[in-house]
Amino acid sequence: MCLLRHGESLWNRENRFTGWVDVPLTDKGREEAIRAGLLLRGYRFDVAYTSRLERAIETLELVMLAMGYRVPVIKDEHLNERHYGDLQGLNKDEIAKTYGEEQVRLWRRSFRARPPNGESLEDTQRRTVPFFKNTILLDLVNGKNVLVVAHGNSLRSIIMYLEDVPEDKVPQLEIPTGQPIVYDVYWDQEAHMLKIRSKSVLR
Ligand SMILES: O=C(O)[C@H](O)COP(=O)(O)O
Repeated sequence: MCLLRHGESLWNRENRFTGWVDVPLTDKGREEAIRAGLLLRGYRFDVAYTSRLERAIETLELVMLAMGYRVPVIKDEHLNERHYGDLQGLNKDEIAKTYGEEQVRLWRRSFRARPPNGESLEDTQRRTVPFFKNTILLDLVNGKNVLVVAHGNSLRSIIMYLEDVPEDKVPQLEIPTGQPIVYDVYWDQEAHMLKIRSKSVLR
């Protein structure tokens, strides 16, 4: 299984909160996506999941182009980025000047802080993990190799579940754009859970 955050988007470059706003990739983001696909050439995927947002969908398209083959694609809004509510569109440094660095850090990196009218990471996880369990996990259990292209916070919430990351360690969990995170996983019949044999970040 591979988890991949989309390439740089326009608002990543402009340092603006993005969330559910559907902004495109930059040229650098497209290059990152192609590079990720080239790094993944030695793997064979059976199915790919992505969000309903253009930056993830385009990243996946470029990855498949660079890998040299297509797989069936499932797009689902459960994998969308965390909804950043009233912060969406605003510059992250400007917001820090208004609300203070600490408040912005909590909104961005804590598990429970909820940006005004938006989702906390916990809220995001309440939609991503059940989706993961109902779809992706079933594919994995059935022996399929799965590629998931999504977003910084939707992937953080899934990785937290997968790797059993405790709440106080979540702020340190950073997911860079365009770097495939490859897991060798297996289903532990006795423990009735997905286990990780190895993890590597392709750069
Ligand atoms: O929605 C966003 O702004 C980005 O995808 C992630 O932002 P963050 O690093 O501020 O959580």
